[in-house]
Amino acid sequence: MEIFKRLSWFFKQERKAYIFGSTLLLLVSILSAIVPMIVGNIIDDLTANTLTVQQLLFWVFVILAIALAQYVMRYFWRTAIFGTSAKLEKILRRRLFVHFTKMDAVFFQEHRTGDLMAHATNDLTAIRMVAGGGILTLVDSLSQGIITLIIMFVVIDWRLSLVSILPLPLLVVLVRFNGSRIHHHFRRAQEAFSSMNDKVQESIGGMKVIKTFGEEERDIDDFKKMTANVVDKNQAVHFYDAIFRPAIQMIMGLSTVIGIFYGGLLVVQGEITLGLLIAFLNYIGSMSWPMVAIGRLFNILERGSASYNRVEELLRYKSNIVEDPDGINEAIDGDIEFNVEEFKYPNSNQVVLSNVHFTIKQGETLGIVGKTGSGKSTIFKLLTRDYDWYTGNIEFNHHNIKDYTLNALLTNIGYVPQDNFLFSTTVRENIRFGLPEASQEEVEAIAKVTSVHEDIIGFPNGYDTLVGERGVALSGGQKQRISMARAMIIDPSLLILDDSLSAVDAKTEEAILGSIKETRSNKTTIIAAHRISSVMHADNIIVLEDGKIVEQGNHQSLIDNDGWYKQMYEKQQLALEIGEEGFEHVTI
Ligand SMILES: Nc1ncnc2c1ncn2[C@@H]1O[C@H](COP(=O)(O)OP(=O)(O)OP(=O)(O)O)[C@@H](O)[C@H]1O
Repeated sequence: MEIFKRLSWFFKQERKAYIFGSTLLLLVSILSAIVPMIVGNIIDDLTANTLTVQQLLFWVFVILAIALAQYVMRYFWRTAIFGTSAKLEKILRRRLFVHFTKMDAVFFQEHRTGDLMAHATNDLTAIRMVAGGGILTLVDSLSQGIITLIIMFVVIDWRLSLVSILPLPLLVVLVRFNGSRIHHHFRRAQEAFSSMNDKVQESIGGMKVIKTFGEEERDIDDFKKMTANVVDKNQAVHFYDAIFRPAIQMIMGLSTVIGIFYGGLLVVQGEITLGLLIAFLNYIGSMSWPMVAIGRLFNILERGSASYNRVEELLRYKSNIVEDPDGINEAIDGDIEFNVEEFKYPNSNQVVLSNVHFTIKQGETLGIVGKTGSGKSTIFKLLTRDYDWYTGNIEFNHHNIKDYTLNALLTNIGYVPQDNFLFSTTVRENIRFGLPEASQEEVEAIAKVTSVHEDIIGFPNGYDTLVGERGVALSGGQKQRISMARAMIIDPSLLILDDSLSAVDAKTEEAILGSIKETRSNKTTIIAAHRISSVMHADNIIVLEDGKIVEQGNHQSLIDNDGWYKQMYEKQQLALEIGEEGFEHVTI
């Protein structure tokens, strides 16, 4: 019942619909209680031989009218109660989604996608059931139960009623015994379902790898085990459900037997009429719904409450990235001062960046090279405030980046991530994602800058071609160039290319870098790459090794330095002369 209290904010907000629906439910219960009395009356009149055809027709008409009225009322209470409960699901789903969009990298690292999907589907459905089926069973079982008991005790015979309902408290014991078990197993079933969701997602995402390694059989086996686990866990829920429901029928049967025996004696002794006994047996029968409803209500509330706990727990999660609500909220242009003494990822002891200091004057280009895992992407994660807890200080236009609102900071940064995520929509919408009002001309102009326009017009539907999961398959290089166009269309003050040219050939790379230089005069660019040719024209280049800057300077000074940079440059030049294939083997 406590879940009703926790959802009271919603019931208050929607009280009109709930009052309307509950009133109709009450009226339906009253009408239902009238029918057995009518049947009892007809039987008494029949046994007394006093029933005329006219009277019979009248009663038949009354019963039909009751059925019709119930039909109409049932229609309205359903739309009032179930329709309103769907609103609760909508509100919570929106809250959850907005919350997800505000979460930091740690949140998504700690919560598996499958879990989050299960919360956004199963859990919200279970909560909606409280506001729909839960309210229905509560109001209906109470109104029908109380009305029926009143008629049985007051109108028919209190002694008969008291004896007949003696087995009913057993139901309460049964409900208490079963409830916690169902709750426990439901939780486990939910967890198993989440894991299975994760598995499906991972397998589909990694299908290519699975096939390349010929591991389909093992993957199918793993999946079979997980589905078997889901079935097992759900069977436990159904097992306790299955104990519960037939037990209700048995207890109700016991009440009916007592009613027939004791009621039969009372009829023989002339204490009640046969019609009243038949009406009474009808009422005992109609007590079964309130009892079943109690069991169902209990389950609905248990499940809803567990789900609400999980959803609230998610909603309580506070992003570690704290935004200053009064932060600077304006376009940012200016120098970048990056001074990080030390940074470790959460839950890790490895120092990933150590004494990384560099300055980028507005309009300059910084190149970052270094072996894989040397910390290049981490620098970008700090610049875009994925992580805040480092010792040191990062400034953009002479203000700490934490002094800006997240929106101001991020809308001034065009970031092309390493994994080139594209949305399942058209090429055009992907490119103008950050500037939805951009015209076709603007979209084409930026696609030309990133040398992808020619590719796009060669697609079956040009800029209207669908990409992503349901669209055409793009090459890695095409994805990279579309992602670059998406980042550049907003003309950001700072453009970050995180290994964004790795899948394009040397000639295209040169063309793209040339166009970027041309179109981005007075704007800052950072390019992280494995290929020296991607960064060699930068104003300043840093070489990272294990999170430390080991060399720094422009191309010529780094060549003069005769260190790792020069070695890599020469190796890559040599490979270029041999041909592109040889090149692959000497990228960093
Ligand atoms: N979320 C994370 N949690 C813990 N450690 C991480 C996380 N992300 C990266 N690391 C570690 O931080 C180090 C630097 O990683 P980073 O991605 O910055 O390297 P990189 O130079 O960009 O590599 P690459 O060239 O392969 O992209 C690596 O040792 C990596 O294992």
